[in-house]
Amino acid sequence: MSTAHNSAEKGQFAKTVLMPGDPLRSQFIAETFLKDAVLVNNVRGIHGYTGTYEGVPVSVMASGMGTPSIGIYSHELFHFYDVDNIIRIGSAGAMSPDLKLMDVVAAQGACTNSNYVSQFRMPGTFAPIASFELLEAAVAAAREMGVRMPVGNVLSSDVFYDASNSTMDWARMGVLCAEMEAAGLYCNAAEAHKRALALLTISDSLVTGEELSSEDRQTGFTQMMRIALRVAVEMANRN
Ligand SMILES: O=P(O)(O)O[C@H]1O[C@H](CO)[C@@H](O)[C@H]1O
Ligand SMILES: O=c1cc[nH]c(=O)[nH]1
Repeated sequence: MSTAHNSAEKGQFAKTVLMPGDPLRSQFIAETFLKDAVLVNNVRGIHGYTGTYEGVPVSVMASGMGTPSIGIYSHELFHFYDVDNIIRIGSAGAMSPDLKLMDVVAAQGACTNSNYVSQFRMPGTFAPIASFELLEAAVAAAREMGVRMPVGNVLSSDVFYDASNSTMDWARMGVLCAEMEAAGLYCNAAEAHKRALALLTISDSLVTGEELSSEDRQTGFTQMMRIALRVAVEMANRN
């Protein structure tokens, strides 16, 4: 069984999939953290691997950039590959002056300017939120590791280059940072009755203009990766 976007057979993905936007971040995680990692999908160079971490099966596959892209991959993983948990491990631009480069944020909720949500035909505004189980496990893991991890609302924007220059408006409502996929992922998880969480590392600041290099974004986010891996182990141990 394969799809137009995924050449893996059913059963080749673990119950928990870590999902960075960047395929090279996916490869880095597989090579750095997973034992016996096998490439199970590389359609469009998206780099999906399954291996083990602390003896537990874990997969990692990239989402590409933006809601339409994570919408495809997460839909297929939830509906066609029996995946239960997707943990996005992404980068984000800080909108809060309290966030510094390399800080890790957990996206409890994801505001969006995307029209993706409209396909679900709710008679009002759907609030895309993280799975409480995954969020609670991530908070516990971060505490154990001594990592400060603010938890709150983020913005999933359809635009990286914002001609309306309005991204920072969301900061007035306490939105912590901007990225491009969490809301779409949370909607897909809700529709599939599965679990999702987005962990984000601050790669740049819309407040100060500072930014990390593309190399740092590929390989420098190890604290966030370790938190996500601990959540994967915790979820496997609960089953
Ligand atoms: O680093 P990733 O996971 O790709 O996440 C962020 O980086 C990309 C933009 O540079 C968007 O995908 C955004 O959400
Ligand atoms: O979507 C994103 C990702 C990183 N930094 C931003 O400013 N926006």
